Order: sequence, then C-alpha cells, then structure tokens
Amino acid sequence: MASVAESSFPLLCQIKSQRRVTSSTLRNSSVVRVSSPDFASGSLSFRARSFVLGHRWKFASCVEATGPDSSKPASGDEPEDALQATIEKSKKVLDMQRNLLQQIAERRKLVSSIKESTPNLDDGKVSSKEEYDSSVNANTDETKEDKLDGDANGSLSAISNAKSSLYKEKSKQSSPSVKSSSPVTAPEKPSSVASNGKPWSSVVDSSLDPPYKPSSTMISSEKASDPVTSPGKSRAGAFWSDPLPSYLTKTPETSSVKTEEYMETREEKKPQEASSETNEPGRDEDKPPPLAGPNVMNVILVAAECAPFSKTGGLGDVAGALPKALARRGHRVMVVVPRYAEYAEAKDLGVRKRYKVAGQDMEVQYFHAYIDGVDFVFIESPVFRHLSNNIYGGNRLDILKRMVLFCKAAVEVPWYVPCGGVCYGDGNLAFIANDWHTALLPVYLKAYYRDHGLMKYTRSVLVIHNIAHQGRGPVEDFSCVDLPSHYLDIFKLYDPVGGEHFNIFAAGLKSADRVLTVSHGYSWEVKTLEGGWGLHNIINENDWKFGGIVNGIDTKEWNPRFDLHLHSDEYTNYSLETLHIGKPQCKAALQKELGLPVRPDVPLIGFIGRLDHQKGVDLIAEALPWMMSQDVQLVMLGTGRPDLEEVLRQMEHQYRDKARGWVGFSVRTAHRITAGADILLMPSRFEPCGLNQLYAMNYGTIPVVHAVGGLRDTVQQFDPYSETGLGWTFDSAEAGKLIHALGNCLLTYREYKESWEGLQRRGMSQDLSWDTAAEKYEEVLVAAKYQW
Ligand SMILES: Nc1ncnc2c1ncn2[C@@H]1O[C@H](COP(=O)(O)OP(=O)(O)O[C@H]2O[C@H](CO)[C@@H](O)[C@H](O)[C@H]2O)[C@@H](O)[C@H]1O
Repeated sequence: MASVAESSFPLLCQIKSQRRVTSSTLRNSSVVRVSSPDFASGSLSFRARSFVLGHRWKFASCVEATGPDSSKPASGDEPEDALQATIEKSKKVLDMQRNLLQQIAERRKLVSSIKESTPNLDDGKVSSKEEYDSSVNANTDETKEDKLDGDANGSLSAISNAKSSLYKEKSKQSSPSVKSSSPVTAPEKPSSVASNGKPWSSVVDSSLDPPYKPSSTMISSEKASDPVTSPGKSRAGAFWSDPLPSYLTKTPETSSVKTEEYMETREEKKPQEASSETNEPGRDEDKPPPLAGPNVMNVILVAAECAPFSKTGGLGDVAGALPKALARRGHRVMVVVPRYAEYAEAKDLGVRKRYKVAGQDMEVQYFHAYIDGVDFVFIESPVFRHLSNNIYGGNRLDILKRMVLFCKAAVEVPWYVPCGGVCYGDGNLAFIANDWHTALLPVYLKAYYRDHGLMKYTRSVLVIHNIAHQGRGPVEDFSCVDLPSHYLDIFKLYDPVGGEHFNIFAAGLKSADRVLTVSHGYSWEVKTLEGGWGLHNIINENDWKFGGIVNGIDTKEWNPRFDLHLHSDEYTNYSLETLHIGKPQCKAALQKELGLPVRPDVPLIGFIGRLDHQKGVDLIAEALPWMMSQDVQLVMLGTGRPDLEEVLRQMEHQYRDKARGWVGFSVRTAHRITAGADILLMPSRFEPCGLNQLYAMNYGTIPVVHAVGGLRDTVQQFDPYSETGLGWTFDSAEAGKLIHALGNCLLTYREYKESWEGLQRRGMSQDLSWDTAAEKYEEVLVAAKYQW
C-alpha cells in the first residue's frame, strides 16, 4: 500500500521525515486545534469544558503571578508608588479577566455553532431515514422503472413529478387566457438579423467574455454539436457518455413523496422594504463581513473551472466567488484550477513536479495570481492546454486521466506552492472539492496521507453541485486512479442494469469529512430515489456529515450598479433608486441589440442556461405556441443538446417579430439579458441551486420558476393579497403549469404596476451576497476540523 503511494508521491517520504521535526510546531501553531488523545476521544462539550477550564487555570495563575509580591521588601518611603503599582496590577488583572471572559464566550459560540452544523448526528439521522423510507414505501406499488424518467443524458424528471401533488400553488389570480391576442403593431420594424445580416439563432459564441462578432462565429448546426464548440453540452455528458442505466431513465407516473419535512427545512426569505439607501445592492462591498476570529483556517478550493478564467456554468461562478467571501472573513484562501489558457495575471512560480497517471509520467507547473485576497493557483500541463471551451470534452479515459492528474497535484499544493513566499502547509487546513471532477481529492488525501498518519489535521469537504454527473465507468477504470487495491470497494456501485460499475462521486462522498450541496431543497432531494441518481443510499448512510448551503452571488460581478457589460451599446448601470430609468434603458438597448421592436410596454422574457433536459427547455418549446400568441418578446441564450439548439433556431425563424434564440456561450449577453429582460424563465426539472434566478432578482427581473431544489428555496411565490413574494413558481415540470404561472406573471406586469415594482424592489433588496453562505461554510469547515 505504502509503496503505491510512495512511488507516486515522492513527497510522502520527504514529508514523513519532515513531519517528525515539524509536527510539534504545527500542533502548537493551530489556533484552536485539539490534538491531545484525550481530546480526540472526547465529546465536543468535553472539549469546550476543557478549554474553558484551561483558561480558568491560566487565569488563576495570572492572578497569582500578578498578586502582591511578598519577596519584595516593604518600602515605607514610597507608599504611593506601591499603591499605584498595585492599582496598575489590578487593572492588568481585570483586563486579562475581561479578555478571558470574551474568549470563553467566543468558545461557547463556536461549540454551539459546531453543534448546530451537525444536527443529524444523533436523532436527525433516524428521522431522515424515516423520511426517505416513507418516500420509497409510498411508491411500492410502482416498479423502479415506472418512477424514473430521463433522456439519453440520464436527466431525471421524476423530481418535478414527485413534487406535483404536494406543493399547492398559492396562486390567487385568474388563469391566463390562452387565446391569441391581437397582432402587435410594432413601432419599429422587427428584424431577426444581426447587424451583419445573419440570423441571431445561428450565432455561436463560445468565448468566455467575447466581443460579439457574429460574422466570424457563424457555424452550421453540425458544428454546433461538436463538443469543442459547445462547452455547455460537453459538461452535460461528454465524459461519462455511456448511457445511464434504465432505472435512471424512466418516467414516474406520479410520486407521493412527502415534502412536509422538506418544507420545514426551507429557509424563508425575509425581504426587506427597499426604500433606504443602505438597502441598495452592492452596499455590502463597503461593509466587510465579521472576521472569522478564532475560526480562521487555511482553505483550498479545488474545482475544474473558475470564473472569470474558465466557466461552463454555475460551478465556475461558485469557484470564483465563494473563496473571495471566505477571504473577506479573514481566512487564508486558495483556489486551485487547471490552466486551460494563458492568464495574464498568473505568473510561473518555477515549481515543477511529476506525477504518474495510469503508468504515464506527467509534469505539472504551478502558476499563481493574488486577486481580491485570494491565491489563485493554476496547474499547467499539456493535457489541460487549450481546453477553455471544452473543459469536459474528450473521451472518458482522457477526462479521467486529466482529473486524476489534477487531484494528485492539487492535494500536494499546500506543500509545494509558495503563495506570497509561504506554503499553506497541512495544519489547520481544509480542502473544498467540487463535483465528481475533484471527488478524487478526498480519496487521495485519505489513501496517500491520512492512512499513513500524515496530514492528520487536514480536512476535506465535498460539494455536490449536480449529482447527475458522477464520473461513471467500467470497474477497470480503477486502474487509472492509482490507489491501493483495497480502495476499489469504495468506488464500486451496483447498477441494476449494468451491474457493478466504477463511480468516482461515490468514493468521494464516502471519503470526504463533510459533504455539502448547494441548497436545502436539493439536500433533501438527493436523498430520495428520484433525486439521488443512484447515490441516495450512500448519502443517506452518510447523513451525519451531509448538509445544504444555498449559494450566494458575486455582488461585484452581478450587480446592475457596477456591471461592466452595461457600459456600452446604450445600456446603463442602475440601482434601486434609478430602477425606473435604468432598467427601461437596458430593455430598450437589448431590444435594439436583438433587432426586436423597441417597445417599453411589451413584457420581455428571458432564458439563460445549458440546453439540456435538466433546464426544461423542452417545456418552453411546448409552451411556445401559447407564449407567442401573447403580446410578449422572448430571448433565449444557451448551448448544449443539438436538438434543443435547433429549437432555438426554429423559434426565431418562426416568430421573427418577437423571439430570438442565441445559440452560444456569451457572458456579456447573459448579463445584458439579465438586465434588460422583465421576466426570467427557469422551468428546470431539477436545480441544485440555480444562480440565474438570483442574478435576475438582483437586477429587478422577475423569476418564473419550477419550484424545485434551490429554485424553491430562493423564489418565494408572489401573494397579491399580502404583496409578498419574489416571483412565480409552479409545482410540476409541465408546460401547462408553466403557462399558468407565466400567465399570472404577465397579468401582474400589465395590470398591477405597483405590485410589479414591489416584486422588483423586494428582489433587489435581498442580501444575496456570498457573505452569509461563507459564514455557513466556515461553520462546516470548523466542524470538520474538530472531527476525528
Ligand atoms: N449560454 C450561456 N452563455 C453565457 N452564460 C451562460 C450560458 N449558459 C449558462 N450561463 C451561465 O452559467 C451559469 C449557470 O448557472 P446555473 O446555476 O444555472 O448552473 P449549472 O446548471 O451550470 O450549475 C450547477 O451548479 C450551480 C452552482 O452550484 C448550481 O446553481 C446549479 O443548480 C447546478 O445545476 C450562470 O452564470 C449563467 O449565466
């Protein structure tokens, strides 16, 4: 075992000898590390008590040490000086006492936060299991195959159906008329061609933040299906392209899964009224969040993508923003990401290392940039080069090898990469791995180090952004991951159709010290047969270390006040105070840019996202005839499945006067749609968190969403009677439900202007920043740190 690890990791031997020298230093350097064997076996409350008692003892010693000194001869000549000295000493004692009391209070807070972040340690686990069992039992009269639905990519529509009978829409408005409205008289002649005369739907723009150049990016639909030019699609299934087992690809009739418990876990939003200056979005930039104090840790987030350097979707956004929020709390934070391209900010650190991947020697280099308080470390290797637009592309084994190399190099970054001249080291350190791509990291941490008594104080947290993608393959793939043979078992997962297979996410979930997902709703869903995509049993077995934290947003990047993409082409920045002027200006600019009639009165509906089954694009397609019969405009931006890209092209072709389909990946266009649209549609079949609805609300754009996963956590249904809520929700992934919700939304837009403005203001007034979520991450990291 050791020989496998040591042959692959020369560092291992090196560290072993170094550790003998440094372990005591490291132990002492940890702010609040509990390293004694007594503490390790003790309960949290015991640790807390011991800490407090320890301080009491110290305090007693202090009092003794600072008490009257009998060894000093009494001097009758200087009674005042002696008195003064005693007073000074007493003051010092009081100060120390105050300090200690404060520390004790902080300790208590820490202990209670640890307890709160491990609510399922005892009884929670049981209730959760019961919840799960009851959900499964509720379906016993259906076969597994009857319950699940999917397309070739294994997307699952069961969740939405499961919720359908349970979440009663609170709509109090009349259903929309589905009759065609009279044709719109356009003040300006609509045009479905871009300035170069090409149709918008044929534009493929796959650069991260590109200037729009339609003429040079025109491609045929065949080319659009090429993973090289369709980054979003490749993420959805290019790696594990083998079809998912049929138990994940059947449709449930209905499901009677109980959601009461789920509803309880949902955090209600408490939107504030948005009249004051201080409520403006972006204000939180001025007010740093509270510092982590004694909880300060070294944190290394490892992800396959990180905005703005590399991005195919929400994972990139999270990897770009969460670390900054953690750094703002005072943690030392690093992001490790592959170097897919040359990034001007990143400099070669001159460190070279070699790793064996499936028997092949591979060299990596490390590039570094320090931005917004965060160390960004880019791992350079020929296997990552030029993959910016195809991060998850290539054949299964190629991608597997890339991720093996990446995780092997990333787990050693704290030893080799001197950021600001100093390596992070392994004391007081936590890794945050993300999705299956980096799920090998917790396994390597364990197999190569902790099993050998190394990196004992390093913890790993694995975050599930989308459980539908798992790193599946045949069992033989185990030979590529370079682990001792007894590790094979944790990768094996039984599949009713394909039998036993190799599953990277399964191994990561078992090995990580903590597991998180990106919303409360999704944390419930992944424990169910329908939402767990075959991993629900593992998650339920590890419920004690599992939780959900709703994503935040980068309020610098996605803020109408500062948005750089609104600086040109007649767009403008705006805030709550200038919403009346700024948003209509952005809408007009968007209509103009898209070649749609510039009409302030027509509701402009947007959609942004990967074109796949998850995002419910087919539901929009089904609802399209009704939508196009209304006096509305629609713009859809996305890339992915060729058939759905074709839907966008067809839509634009058929409804040239009111619809635009932008096939491609354009960050700038995403920002402009978010600012210029009145309504954002998100009919996702499942949505672990969803960021676009959060961005939309921050821009005064009203979300209409399928109430599932994070969408349900974050979009509270509008109630016209109490004038509360943030948008419209519908309870099952059906076109009819979407039409109903959108119809109510359109009615409010047209007839109830004040209600509409209230919705906008409530949305914009929320604190959607990462600061709140970062504090919760911190609690989980601290809990992991004290977990033995
Ligand atoms: N064609 C295009 N052009 C430009 N930008 C585009 C685009 N298509 C998508 N985007 C952008 O990509 C991001 C997508 O965010 P989502 O939350 O919808 O992510 P996704 O499903 O990829 O991620 C998963 O991870 C995230 C993060 O945890 C979860 O929120 C989510 O539910 C889960 O499915 C947004 O910033 C969006 O603007």
